[in-house]
Amino acid sequence: MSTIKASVARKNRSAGRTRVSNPALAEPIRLRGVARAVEVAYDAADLGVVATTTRQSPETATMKPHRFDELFSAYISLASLLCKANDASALMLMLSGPTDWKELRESVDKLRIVVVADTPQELAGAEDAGLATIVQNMADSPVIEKMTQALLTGVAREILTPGDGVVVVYSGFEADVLDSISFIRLDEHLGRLTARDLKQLETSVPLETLKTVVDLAVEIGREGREGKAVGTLFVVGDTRKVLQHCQPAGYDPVKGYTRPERDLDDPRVREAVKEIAVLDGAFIVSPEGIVEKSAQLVDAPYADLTLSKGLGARHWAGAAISKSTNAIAVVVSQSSGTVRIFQNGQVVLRIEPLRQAMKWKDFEYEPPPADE
Ligand SMILES: Nc1ncnc2c1ncn2[C@@H]1O[C@H](COP(=O)(O)OP(=O)(O)OP(=O)(O)O)[C@@H](O)[C@H]1O
Repeated sequence: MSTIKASVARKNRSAGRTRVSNPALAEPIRLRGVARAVEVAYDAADLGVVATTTRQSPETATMKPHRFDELFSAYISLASLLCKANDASALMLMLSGPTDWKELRESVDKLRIVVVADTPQELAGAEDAGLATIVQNMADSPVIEKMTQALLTGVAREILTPGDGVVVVYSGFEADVLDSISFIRLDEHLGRLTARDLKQLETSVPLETLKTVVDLAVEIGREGREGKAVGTLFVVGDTRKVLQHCQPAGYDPVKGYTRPERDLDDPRVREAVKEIAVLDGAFIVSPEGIVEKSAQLVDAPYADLTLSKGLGARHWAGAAISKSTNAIAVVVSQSSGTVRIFQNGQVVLRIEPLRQAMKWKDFEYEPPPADE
């Protein structure tokens, strides 16, 4: 794999891998090669909650309603006990079909309940019963990826806050049967994702340098400077070649400083970078994390590049330099605070400004502007 541009689902997909959770752990234990998915079909009519027709649409054909029986109820009770014990504010259910939403709502006092499924049909009626819903079309993905994506979507849609503890009930062992419960601290989980996803970039830029720059970029996007939003561009790695595409945009504030005085490992240097970020131009960072130059105009060819709609000159410059060299470009958008990481001309990771919630995303592409 030369670049990472697909969703987490594609990267981590592993057929036949089944997982079972230990509620005491933040992340489920992974077991390889355990039981193949067993399909358990319930009679929807028994539930009294689903309107059935004799001819099912493709969406409803795969729907597996969850009977609100003793076992289901026991899992919900256990999960709400676990919420209480851990001060978790939300209970998330990964479902493969509808259940008795009203009964579910009434069986859990005060907790926020979030129900997650692959199609809107599977969650029909849930919102009317006061439940938050997340629909994600990830039927073929392993449950842990679905869960992670659901948590990220929950944060992005402000159903969950990054400081939340969340108890998740899901089918970890057998498909369509709720059999597993996990307790997840969102801030820890989302923080780990940054390191995990960066680790998967196949690049000559050391992970530590990349992580330092990305963390700094996220802080700049989130904090801005003196109440004002700040955008900037970091070009990391392949320094010699990158510098061939650079020219000063104006006065370079790092010029004349010693190497240790430009080392991003030093928190004082990172603070100085936040100040300089308000100026026009890019930071050129070596693989060792030294700021070689700042306030640089980056000029690389745009040919064969496509970018999401609405991204302007800074993002095009980042995309172009990452295509022409082996550098990674980290772009902070002034308008949104979003951090995009470019490799080989494409966005490989997007980090939203709300803490460290990040989202892999399929991007809408459009050709470069005609005058470039
Ligand atoms: N080639 C470049 N190299 C370095 N910096 C650039 C380059 N082009 C633009 N910039 C910087 O980006 C700033 C914003 O430009 P523009 O609004 O077109 O970018 P954008 O991609 O829409 O980013 P933002 O979301 O931050 O507005 C410019 O003021 C300039 O500082």
